[in-house]
Amino acid sequence: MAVLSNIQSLPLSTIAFYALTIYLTSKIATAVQRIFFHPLSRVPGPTICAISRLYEFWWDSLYEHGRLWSRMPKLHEKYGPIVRIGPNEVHIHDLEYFNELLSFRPLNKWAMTAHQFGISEALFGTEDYKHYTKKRAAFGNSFSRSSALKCQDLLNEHLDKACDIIKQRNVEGQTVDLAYIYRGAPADMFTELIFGKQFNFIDDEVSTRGLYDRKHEVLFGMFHLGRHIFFLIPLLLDLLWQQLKQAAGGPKPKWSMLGYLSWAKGTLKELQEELKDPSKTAESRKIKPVMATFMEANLSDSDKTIGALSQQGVAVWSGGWETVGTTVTLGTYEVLKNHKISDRLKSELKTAWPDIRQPPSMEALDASPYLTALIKESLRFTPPPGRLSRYNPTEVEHYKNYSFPPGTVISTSLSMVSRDPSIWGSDAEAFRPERWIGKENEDGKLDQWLVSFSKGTRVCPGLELAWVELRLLFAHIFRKFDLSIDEKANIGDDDILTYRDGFTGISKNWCQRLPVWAKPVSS
Ligand code: HEM
Repeated sequence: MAVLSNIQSLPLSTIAFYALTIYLTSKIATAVQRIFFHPLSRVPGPTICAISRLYEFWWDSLYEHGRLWSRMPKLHEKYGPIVRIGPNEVHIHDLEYFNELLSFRPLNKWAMTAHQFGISEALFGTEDYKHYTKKRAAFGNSFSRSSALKCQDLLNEHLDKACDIIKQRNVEGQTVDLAYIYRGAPADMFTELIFGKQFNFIDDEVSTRGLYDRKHEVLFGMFHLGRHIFFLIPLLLDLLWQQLKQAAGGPKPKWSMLGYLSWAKGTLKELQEELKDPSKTAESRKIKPVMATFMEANLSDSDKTIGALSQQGVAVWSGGWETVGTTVTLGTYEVLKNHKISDRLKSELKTAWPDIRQPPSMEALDASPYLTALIKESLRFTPPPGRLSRYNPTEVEHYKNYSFPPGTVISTSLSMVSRDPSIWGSDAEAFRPERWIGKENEDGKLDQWLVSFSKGTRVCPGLELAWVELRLLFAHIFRKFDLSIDEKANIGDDDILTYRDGFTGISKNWCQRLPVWAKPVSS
């Protein structure tokens, strides 16, 4: 009491001075502890990384958005295979250890990416290994190879509709942006697959583009800021920015991501009701909605609230089209830049799919080596660029002569493996589908390093579906049309290649664009 009354009698400026001194001293003490006495003290890296996460904040949010990933190779060049990139985080680029970290081990995920998107209830955001395994099992065999094959008809239907739009543009003497077609058709297919209803993205180009155009991030860098402060703050700033833009006369999409989220919530409520009355279920449906399978699984009530379910559904939905859209847009751009690739692909597709009035045969597409090589090379160029992070919650982890106490975050990058010259040779940066065929890939020695879907326990659950989508998207577009990039649109690498990390790759100009002239082939 006496101390308190003494403090109260001090002038405000003196109290502020003492408070600041105590604060700074504690910060300095923490910094000294982290640099000299922390279990990661011996790990090389920039000193600023040992003290704080300001380095990441600078490269991902302040200097330019989503660029830390491009610094990682430079840091490894300077410091070696292991670098301390945060007070409690190391990044390791070592192929042997890569396979050990991303194997079938009970490690937790450090789900920073999930927090930044505000989807910590979704599979993607579930940190704890046991909880994750249970949630993943709740999807049953929704994403198995046989289920993926069952989605063919659904995707062919949506792609036929997309092809009609392309034909119509040709009749009107207009170009069409394939980046939008490659998102719109899969997004429609996934809406039906996951929620059991149609949404018709493909009919509205402006609004569909709004889903993957990240230009609005320029000012507030929403996603990366969300890693450092409560994610809703950047989200709200972002909404404010969008409103201001629209008030200033910017385009007004008919719906937005938030609009879709609330639609998804409503649809899930209907689905929940429907499941209570089995006589109604799946009556008029071609395919059982994935979220119906998930709702029927044996999970805790907290995993089945409408909030948790809609995070779950929308996360899988966006995982299903955005990633694939990015990959196939990049692949198409590379094909259209190189006649040799384009001619070889088209001639192979003509053999695999002789009559375009009939749907393509997946067996024949599976057995098309050049198409497969093109997809692998496109995937190699489009892994999620940022780091994947794991931690062992209970045991010490070891790397060479380093030991990391439980809870230490250990990260690695698919993008570094995908361009490592020790695997891909001196032309690792060149887009060359031929590398996947013949001697260079003897005994699948390159296949083992196709890691765009990650590996091990948390390997992308949509891998099989992604392959079906990629084959069909390339097949429909290259078999049915003669294409050339619209020269007037000045499309370049900055519109297509991964430059920023937004979990999926984002181009330097924020939104992938690929306007083409598309002339339908007669047979
Ligand atoms: C080109 C296509 C795709 C690529 C490159 C890709 C890549 C990835 C990667 C790297 C991860 C993170 C895995 C990890 O943390 O280790 C992931 C997770 C995930 N992907 Fe995909 N993916 C693709 C397509 C799909 C599709 C079609 C679906 C739809 C079913 C999907 C659904 C998911 C889900 C739900 C997760 C979260 C799983 C988790 O956190 O463990 N992805 N994906």
